[in-house]
Amino acid sequence: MTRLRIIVAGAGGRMGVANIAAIAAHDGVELVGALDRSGSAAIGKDAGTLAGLDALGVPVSDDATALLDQADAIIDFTAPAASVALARQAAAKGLIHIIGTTGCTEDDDDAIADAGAAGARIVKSGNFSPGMVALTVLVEKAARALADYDVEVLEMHHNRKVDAPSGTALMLGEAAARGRNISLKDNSVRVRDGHTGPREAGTIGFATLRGGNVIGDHMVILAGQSERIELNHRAQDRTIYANGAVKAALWAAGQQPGLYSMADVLGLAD
Ligand SMILES: NC(=O)C1=CN([C@@H]2O[C@H](COP(=O)(O)OP(=O)(O)OC[C@H]3O[C@@H](n4cnc5c(N)ncnc54)[C@H](OP(=O)(O)O)[C@@H]3O)[C@@H](O)[C@H]2O)C=CC1
Ligand SMILES: O=C(O)C1=N[C@H](C(=O)O)C[C@H](O)C1
Repeated sequence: MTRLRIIVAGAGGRMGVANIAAIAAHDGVELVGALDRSGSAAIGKDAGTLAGLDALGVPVSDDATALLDQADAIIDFTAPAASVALARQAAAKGLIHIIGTTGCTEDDDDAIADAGAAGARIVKSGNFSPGMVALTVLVEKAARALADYDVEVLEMHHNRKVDAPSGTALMLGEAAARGRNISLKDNSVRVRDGHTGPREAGTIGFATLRGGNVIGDHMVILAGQSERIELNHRAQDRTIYANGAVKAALWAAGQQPGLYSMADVLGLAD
């Protein structure tokens, strides 16, 4: 059977090494290239060694154009500008592009959708853990059933994380907003400080904590009169995201060009 040829972008990063290890551990896929930013300390190192495995004979490079010609798919957990640039290259070459990068602006997301329309098969998700995607389904249902409860989304991550709220917190907020038939953009409260006045009914609040090496904790609270429901997810290992990304790449191989979510991959989309 032909194996899906995958390039890992951001190979020297926390998720990069997890993605390299997940590809090495899966049947049906092979690592054919590893990319990182020009000037990164990872350039020239063997991808397997970086991931704590035996050497794979795949040196980390900063030359995306040369590597993409030998690949079917890119697994990309990097930074918004890098993901937009790679999406455009994936569209030009008809590649699968799995995007885990968070912190994208609306313009970034529009550019990524355009790349899907122009020939890339993109799966983008703020969280590739199947457990988290299942949680978004529960949050949507709970927000619909408890229509007058206050919804708050709380997240905690390690002290190296650069974007807030997390991509996952925003996914959970979107799920609650879908349950209420409202737009998250028009109803979210991302920051509270000073004399805020009472909580405005119907809004979806966010709280962000950062510290230590926390991989990713998320809680959605639905607070009513005399009771509070707390829906929790705690990531214990980045393998959950990396395995999800490999699963998404294999799934995308059977799809038409376009922009898909992890809910599509798992058959949980509406
Ligand atoms: N969707 C999901 O399931 C998950 C998403 N994430 C997201 O993935 C992203 C990466 O997270 P994490 O691995 O912790 O971060 P890291 O900072 O550890 O890794 C990011 C990597 O991308 C590299 N990079 C930056 N710019 C470029 C570029 N232009 N071209 C190629 N590589 C580049 C960085 O290089 P350098 O260090 O040299 O700058 C680094 O190696 C974040 O947006 C995070 O929120 C994380 C976990 C799960
Ligand atoms: O940066 C991280 O680490 C993570 N980022 C994603 C996010 O922003 O939600 C996913 C996960 O929570 C870890």
